[in-house]
Amino acid sequence: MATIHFTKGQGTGNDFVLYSDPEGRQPLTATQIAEICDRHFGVGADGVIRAVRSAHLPEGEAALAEDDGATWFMDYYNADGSPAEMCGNGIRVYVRYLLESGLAELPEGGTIAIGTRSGVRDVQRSTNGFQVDLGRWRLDGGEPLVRAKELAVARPGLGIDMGNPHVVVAVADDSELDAADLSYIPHIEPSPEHGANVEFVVPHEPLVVDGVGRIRMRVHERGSGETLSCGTGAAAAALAVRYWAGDGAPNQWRVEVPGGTVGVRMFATEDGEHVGLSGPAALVFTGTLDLA
Ligand SMILES: N[C@@H](CCC[C@H](N)C(=O)O)C(=O)O
Repeated sequence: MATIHFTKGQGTGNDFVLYSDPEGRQPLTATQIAEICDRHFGVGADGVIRAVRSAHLPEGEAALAEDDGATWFMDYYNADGSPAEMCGNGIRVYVRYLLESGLAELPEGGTIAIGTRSGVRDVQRSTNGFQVDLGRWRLDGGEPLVRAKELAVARPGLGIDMGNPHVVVAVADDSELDAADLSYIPHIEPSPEHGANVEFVVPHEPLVVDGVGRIRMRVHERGSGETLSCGTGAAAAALAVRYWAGDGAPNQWRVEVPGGTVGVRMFATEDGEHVGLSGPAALVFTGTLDLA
């Protein structure tokens, strides 16, 4: 029977099972991933991250070819076993895992490039843990109508591509946000071809303090259900609220999620505007799994 040695990690309560498979010899099936992520019969997690060298994964070829060549690839899967392009909380936890396992080094002030299905992402240390350049973003998918159970009416969302798909929906106030039942997949009309992560947001009152925008968010993640946090979702939510707020809205945001707080920053680069995400990343425990 094959075994894997795993580490459980979390970033603002978005939790992952990580394991190391440098040569790409121990991929898991979707069924195995779903069993591991099951909170009653398995370890319990929002997703599984396999640490594999880019050289040993077909998707890794592009990651190695980019300028800053990413040695390590974040092979990310949702709790239902489906692969995802990117995970903003997961990549911070992944870097913590690489460093603490001795698989990679990150000198103070340095940057580590990580391959993902949405391209190479650069990660640095930050005062609150790690910060990642999530790259370019774009409006995508228009303004579909979204309805979560318990929300009185369907509301217009805003489709945002962060490398993975998001639809952001503004709700009226904190009580409406608290009442939304996100144990059901929110209904989106028209339905996005590849599904979407759906973020429900409420702006704080006042929205901006000391130049920093502040919002509260809950999320239903594609392939994982409601989670305590979603990093790419927090970035999409901040981008949507800035878009709705119009001229003069800040480029720096503090996003409160059920599992804590993350920072989002929009900044100009030679190839267009990028979004940065910062937040904590912790390793919680290790264990061994016997795979049937
Ligand atoms: N929790 C992640 C996003 C994980 C992938 C997502 N569920 C998808 O299918 O796109 C984050 O922190 O960004």
